[in-house]
Amino acid sequence: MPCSSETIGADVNPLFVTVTQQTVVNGVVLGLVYAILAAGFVLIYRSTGVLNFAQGEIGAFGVAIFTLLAAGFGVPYWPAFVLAVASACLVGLVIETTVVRRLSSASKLVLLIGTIGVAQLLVVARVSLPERGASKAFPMPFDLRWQFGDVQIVGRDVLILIVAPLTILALALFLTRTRWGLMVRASAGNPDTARVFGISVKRTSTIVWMIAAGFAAVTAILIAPIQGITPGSIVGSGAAALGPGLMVRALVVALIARLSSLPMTLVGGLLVGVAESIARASVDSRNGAIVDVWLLLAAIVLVLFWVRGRGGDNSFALAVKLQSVPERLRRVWYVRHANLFGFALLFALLAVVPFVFSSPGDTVAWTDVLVFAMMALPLSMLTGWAGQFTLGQFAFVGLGAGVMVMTTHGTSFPFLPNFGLALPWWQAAAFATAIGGVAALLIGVSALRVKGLFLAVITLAFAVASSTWIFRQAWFTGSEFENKTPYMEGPRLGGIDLASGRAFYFLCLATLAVLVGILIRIRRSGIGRSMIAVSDNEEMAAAATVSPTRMKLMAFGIAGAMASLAGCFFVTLRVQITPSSTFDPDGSVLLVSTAIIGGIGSVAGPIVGALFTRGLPALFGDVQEVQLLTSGIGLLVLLMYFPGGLMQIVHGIRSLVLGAAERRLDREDAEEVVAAPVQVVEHQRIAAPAPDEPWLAVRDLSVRFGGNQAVDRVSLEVWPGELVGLIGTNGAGKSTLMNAISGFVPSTGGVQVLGQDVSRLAPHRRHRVGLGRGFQAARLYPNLSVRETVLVALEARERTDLLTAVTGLPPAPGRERRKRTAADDLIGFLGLGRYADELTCNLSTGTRRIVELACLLAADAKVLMLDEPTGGVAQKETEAFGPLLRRIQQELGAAMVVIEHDMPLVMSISDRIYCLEAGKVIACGDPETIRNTPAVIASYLGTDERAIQRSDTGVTAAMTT
Ligand SMILES: Nc1ncnc2c1ncn2[C@@H]1O[C@H](COP(=O)(O)OP(=O)(O)OP(=O)(O)O)[C@@H](O)[C@H]1O
Repeated sequence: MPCSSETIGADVNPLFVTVTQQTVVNGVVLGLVYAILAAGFVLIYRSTGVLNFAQGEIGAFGVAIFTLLAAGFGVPYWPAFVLAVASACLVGLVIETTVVRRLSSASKLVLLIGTIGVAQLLVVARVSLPERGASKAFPMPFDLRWQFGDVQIVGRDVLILIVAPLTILALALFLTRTRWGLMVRASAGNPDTARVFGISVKRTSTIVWMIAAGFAAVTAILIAPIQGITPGSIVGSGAAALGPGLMVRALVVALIARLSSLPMTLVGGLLVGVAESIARASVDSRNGAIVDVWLLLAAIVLVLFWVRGRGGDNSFALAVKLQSVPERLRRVWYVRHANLFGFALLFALLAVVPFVFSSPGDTVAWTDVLVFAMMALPLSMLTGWAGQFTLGQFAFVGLGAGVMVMTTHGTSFPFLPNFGLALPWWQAAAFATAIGGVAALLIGVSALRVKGLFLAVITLAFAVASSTWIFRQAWFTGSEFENKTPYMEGPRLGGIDLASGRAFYFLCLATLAVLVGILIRIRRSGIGRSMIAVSDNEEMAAAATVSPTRMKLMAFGIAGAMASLAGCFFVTLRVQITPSSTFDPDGSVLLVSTAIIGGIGSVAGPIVGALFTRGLPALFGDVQEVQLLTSGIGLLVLLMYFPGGLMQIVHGIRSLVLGAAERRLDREDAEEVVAAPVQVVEHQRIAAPAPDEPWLAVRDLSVRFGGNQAVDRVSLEVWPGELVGLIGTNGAGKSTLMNAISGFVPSTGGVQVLGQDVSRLAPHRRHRVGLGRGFQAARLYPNLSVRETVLVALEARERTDLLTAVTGLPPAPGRERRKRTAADDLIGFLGLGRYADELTCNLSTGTRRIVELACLLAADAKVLMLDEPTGGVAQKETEAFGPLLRRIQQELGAAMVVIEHDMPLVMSISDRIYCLEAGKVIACGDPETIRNTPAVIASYLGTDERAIQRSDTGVTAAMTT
């Protein structure tokens, strides 16, 4: 815990909030500590977008140097302070130049795990420092004890009250008033633009790491006396310097500051510090850890209502960018069955393990490897596919374990009726799995608003609250007075005892195989594709009628359920556990590291990771070389060479195999041309309403961004079969209008699609009614192939459901077959055959635009909205787009709205045109009318004489063809 009850004047009062002056002063001191810690996180986050897990250890290293100098060598306080801070800055410099730079192009998640490796390296450095002055007290510059009425302030408080605000002020001044500070802010805000202006982003990153490291040392030296650290405990001791509890508090403060504002870290720190101090003084001291539960709730509330929509970059997603096996290569038998062979080999090896290593100790150790693999496995789906980063996975394991023990022993749970039933192992495991899934769903709700780092804060807060409070409750340990759970009985099947060594090993192996099978099925189905789509491009997925909410919650629920199931095996293997210490937050970090070492995002990855981190010690014993390899240092080196994890090696072999298969197929055969189908939209998903009403009707739609009225009371109509152009100068509000119609930005006014009012519907629901949407950047889903991208759009026609996708029961196989045929038809229709198995991130903009059109056809919408469909396309190709758009409109029998800057194109294809200026419609009519409207000429065409001429020639050309 960050503070002892002694720090806070604990007037115990279980019923009322206790606010004494001493409580407030203690809260302020505590709050300042949180604020400076949070400022360190904010600084690194702003410059590198990563949560620096090494922050605490850098600080601890600084404290160790400080105590060595001040207590060991008798250096006076302030010179020792300066030298310690300088040595921490040096550490920051080394970390930045050796680790951060090297991993800068890798995912932020890899960098985050890299900082964990650095932290462990620093522990080694710290414990190897000489133990001089170990028996002395922690050095202080002055020793005082002031009494103001009831309030007592001691030296360490005064030090914090003075130094902490000064440090934050100095940092704020540095960032706002100095040239270096400006450069740091510029490169943090937009590295590419900063580079254009000649700012060296690398150098500024080095400066930030050095400052943050110095900051960590200042913080740690200030808070060390509060934490009760002595020279003897910091040097030569490997104990964690910045516990997860303190980290969560600093992160909640960082949330209040929205991870950007330094003055707000000060305000946030004081808020959290004083609130915690008052809360602790007001509850029974034995129940003080409930503050961690309140922190979790505070973090959830902050994320839902304060930082919502921010931190939305997807840099924490870590899907393996692996090209899918080309469909035609599947004709080669060894390509078709490559995955099966791989897993068969892996499980065959695991099956012989208990016969090769047959001692009871070995069997337990290898069973542990399997259980560990089960725990890490779902992270490939949750983080790798769905892009949801979690630091709370181990808490769900703990939850499953606890529920398992309690249900097998018949203990009652809060809020549930007590049937006094002691369930058999199997039923209890099913119950625990369900509870884990439900709890994960609840935590996952906060994932609906945020991604990346903010989500990490919530899940870490959950992990801390679980280990400090939830796992200590009587309904978890069996009794108010016990920390340990009662003995756990193993499972029996029929008359067979499965609890014994080898039988239990095989039970775990079979369960792991089932979980692997489930994940493979999910990945190959519309569910897995949709998860990746939502993670890659949430708006486009919603436009493809996929519900981002459903996908995220599903990923959380499945991962939580699997973790809890693994918890049942964990506790059965251990027989008895102390949940609060066993399921600590560090375990979750270890699970993420394990999945990353193996290769997060591939199903086999976490198993390979578990074999590395747990299997190597089981194989070679806990010898020093293995310890080094599986520690943070080994992890760091491994990540530097294989940022995609150990599976990168397997993927390399896979490429060789695919290459061999490619050569084997005869060339003629390979370039076989598939005849394009005449019609690709066979059935009409949406029944068209009467032709005498507009299919899209927008009434008085307005969108405001702060003080900017981007769209101002716009009304427009699009009739059946009509193609309407939307033009206007840059920033006129065209894309915002389209986004408001799609439901991606909040707006006022009404939107009707096919006669139905959709103004209050979520984006994916609007698109289900019959809207289709193309986007300006045509980014698509970088981690999906062209075929998979079209398959996601085909979800609009037939939605995949989880149960049949996982079990493979009808109608799933037929549905998947139909979709694959439809996808192939669409790909052939648009001439995309060559790219079908290519990842969309490898395609040219023009080809991506065609893929987008394929998706529109797949979604089978009735009202199509395209935002600059020719943007980024070469002029020569642009000319082909007009007829193509018309063809697609006819194919779908749709109404169409097209934003276009290419005047000849828009004039030639549009039946009517709306012209926007400053968010308002300034003209509406057929192309001829628009071309002759003075307001349009002044606003748009009038800006460039050549544009007018091109527009004329374009229209003339269009009319003559
Ligand atoms: N998310 C946002 N937050 C704040 N302001 C925004 C946002 N999106 C757009 N704007 C502002 O709204 C106005 C309209 O922008 P919009 O992108 O809709 O114009 P546009 O007509 O599509 O321009 P372009 O042709 O360049 O794409 C601009 O002033 C823009 O800066």
